[in-house]
Amino acid sequence: MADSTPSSPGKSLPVIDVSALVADGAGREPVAAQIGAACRAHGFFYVTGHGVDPALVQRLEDLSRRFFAQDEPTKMRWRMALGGRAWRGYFPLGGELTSGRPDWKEGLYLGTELPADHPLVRAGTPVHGPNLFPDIDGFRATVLAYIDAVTRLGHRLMEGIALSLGLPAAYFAERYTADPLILFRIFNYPTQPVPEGMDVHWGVGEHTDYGLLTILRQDDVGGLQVRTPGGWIEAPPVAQSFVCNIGDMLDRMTGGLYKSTPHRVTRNTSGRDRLSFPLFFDPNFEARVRRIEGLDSAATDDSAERWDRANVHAFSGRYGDYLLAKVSKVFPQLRDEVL
Ligand SMILES: O=C(O)CCC(=O)C(=O)O
Ligand SMILES: [Fe+2]
Repeated sequence: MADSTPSSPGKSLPVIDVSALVADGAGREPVAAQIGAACRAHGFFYVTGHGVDPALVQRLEDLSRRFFAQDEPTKMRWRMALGGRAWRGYFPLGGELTSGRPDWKEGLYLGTELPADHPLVRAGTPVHGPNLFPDIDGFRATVLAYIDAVTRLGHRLMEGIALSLGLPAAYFAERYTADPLILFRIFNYPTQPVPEGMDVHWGVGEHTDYGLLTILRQDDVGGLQVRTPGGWIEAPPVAQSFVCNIGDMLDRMTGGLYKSTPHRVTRNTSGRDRLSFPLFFDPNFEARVRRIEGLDSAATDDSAERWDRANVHAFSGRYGDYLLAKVSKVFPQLRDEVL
């Protein structure tokens, strides 16, 4: 297949030092300009100088390795079926589909921790609720501290994105993300081979993300690839960084000026398991997503080129409805139980 080999070894994604943006003072504009250029060119960029404590990230990685090292019956004690509408818990290898095919990964679905008596949870709002934390010492506190730290970074990055579009820094916070929907996943891409006869091609098949901004930590194994107009390129590990990419809602809001760029993860044959930690910084579940006025963009229907053949510009409604329509394709068995 012509498109399955990453080309253009000389091409790489930009690495942006966002410390001035995180400090929230002078010097934000040049950082915002770099983010804007990256969003227009690739929809993907790395951030350094992000202020997230490296010791926290290391702790999360160590605890995650301990979780996945357990046998499957043990991990299934936290299976997603037990998370109900909150959509939380463990899914085993091959348990998640992209474009109808199983991905070669296992993972833990997490998100903002809401108690069972929170009004949104009592009202049965999907993807809101308590997490299913494995009973490993420190796991819960570490995950919650990590979600908190990376969510704070998400707010700063969205301010940078707003400035890069010529909007007030608080544009997104005022309309969509004062109370963002935060979903967080921990994935393990095992190095073990796929059994004979299974229809598995990728760690994660080609897709775009659904919301505003994905902030991803990956370990040092590699395998993430990004589709550019010139072909697929690698997004290799960069020490102490996060990989950021734009989701469908920012594509929708900007009329395609900032594209939600397709990406995928190759099957892991490195000899070591690969861990990745995507945090999805998304509009509030109830937010109605609208086009930003005054941008120089055409909102062209690009559904023919998209992995899901969908026209994001035709979407109108609550972000939650967009998300649920997507998620139910990824976990068909849960859709039947939960929705
Ligand atoms: O594991 C990765 O590097 C990417 C995961 C991803 O694309 C996703 O969860 O949306
Ligand atoms: Fe993704």
